[in-house]
Amino acid sequence: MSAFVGKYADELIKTAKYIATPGKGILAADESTGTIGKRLSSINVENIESNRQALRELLFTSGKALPYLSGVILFEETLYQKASDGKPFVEVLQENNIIPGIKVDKGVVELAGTNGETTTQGFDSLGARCQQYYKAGARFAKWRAVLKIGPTEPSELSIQQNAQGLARYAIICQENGLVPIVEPEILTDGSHDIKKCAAVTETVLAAVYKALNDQHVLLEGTLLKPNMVTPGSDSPKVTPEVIAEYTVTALRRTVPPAVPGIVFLSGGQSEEEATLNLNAMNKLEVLKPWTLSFSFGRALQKSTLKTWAGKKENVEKAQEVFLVRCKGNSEATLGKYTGGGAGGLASESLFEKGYKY
Ligand SMILES: O=P(O)(O)OC[C@H]1O[C@](O)(COP(=O)(O)O)[C@@H](O)[C@@H]1O
Repeated sequence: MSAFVGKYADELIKTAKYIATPGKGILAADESTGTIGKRLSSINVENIESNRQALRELLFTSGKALPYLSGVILFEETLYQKASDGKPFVEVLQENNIIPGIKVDKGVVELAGTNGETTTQGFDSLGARCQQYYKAGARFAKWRAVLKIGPTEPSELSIQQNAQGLARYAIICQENGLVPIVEPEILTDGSHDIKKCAAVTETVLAAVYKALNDQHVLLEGTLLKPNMVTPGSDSPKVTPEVIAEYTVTALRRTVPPAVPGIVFLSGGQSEEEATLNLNAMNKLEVLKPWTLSFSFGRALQKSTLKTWAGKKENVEKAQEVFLVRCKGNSEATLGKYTGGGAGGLASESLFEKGYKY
């Protein structure tokens, strides 16, 4: 048997296909409590539940921005939260044809004997948690594996452990009705050139798809969330066209056409950079058997967060800023983004060296 065909197979395929609809993408609003704390402290807002709820409400009730989204990834706390009118966030999203998703990993721990490489935790009662999340309305999940580029990194151990982990997570999700987003993030830290990033990305993705096949994962019911192929953060920048060329080449060499969509992470790029890079990829005239879209966290929220600054009176203005990013990224999925909607805020780099999520 190659792919596992459980009772959810048709639904998984339909869900993944819908999320990958051209013109739409994913808002990654699944920051764990620690990560959202860092985002909130950047605007001097305390990391308490009411403030986390207020930020998420601002995003999920951004009326005009919502048609550009097909999915939103939530943290467990948010999955069970309500808008201030009492309506569960899950319903708010569903009413706008947005599929709720859920982060199911529990962060990373160091792999002993490596130079700071990591593996992702979260297998304890994962199947049972997926069942509960499905009941609560989630239809897809996310698990983030993190790899880094160094003189001897990523090590074979890290590549194998993370590929196996992603594959095991993916099949558990599928057995319980959730479309797994497979996220092997290769960090941009380092002084390597774009060719090195391309080579590592290809090696990692090849290992991930071998592991997914070994675990009988139904690729049609999955999505990939990769890094874009870029030079290291300490190397000179290159144009979006060059990034597009290298990224699409790496993906064409490793990601089977059965995968309906590839939704990039933004990984510390500025909002404008991330949108321009996505746009350049969609403009490339080569065969792309999957849709190329976004699953941005920071690159969708940064200028919105700054504009909001934790104040009720800024909510409307912040939602307008969010609309600009969502619309721009939607256009980028069609290769039709002309740029410029960014203003000053959206061009600020979001990269932090050695950033710990
Ligand atoms: O450390 P955490 O809380 O898991 O968060 C990692 C974040 O990285 C992402 O996977 C990608 O986000 P970016 O687009 O900001 O790189 C988000 O989905 C998630 O919120």
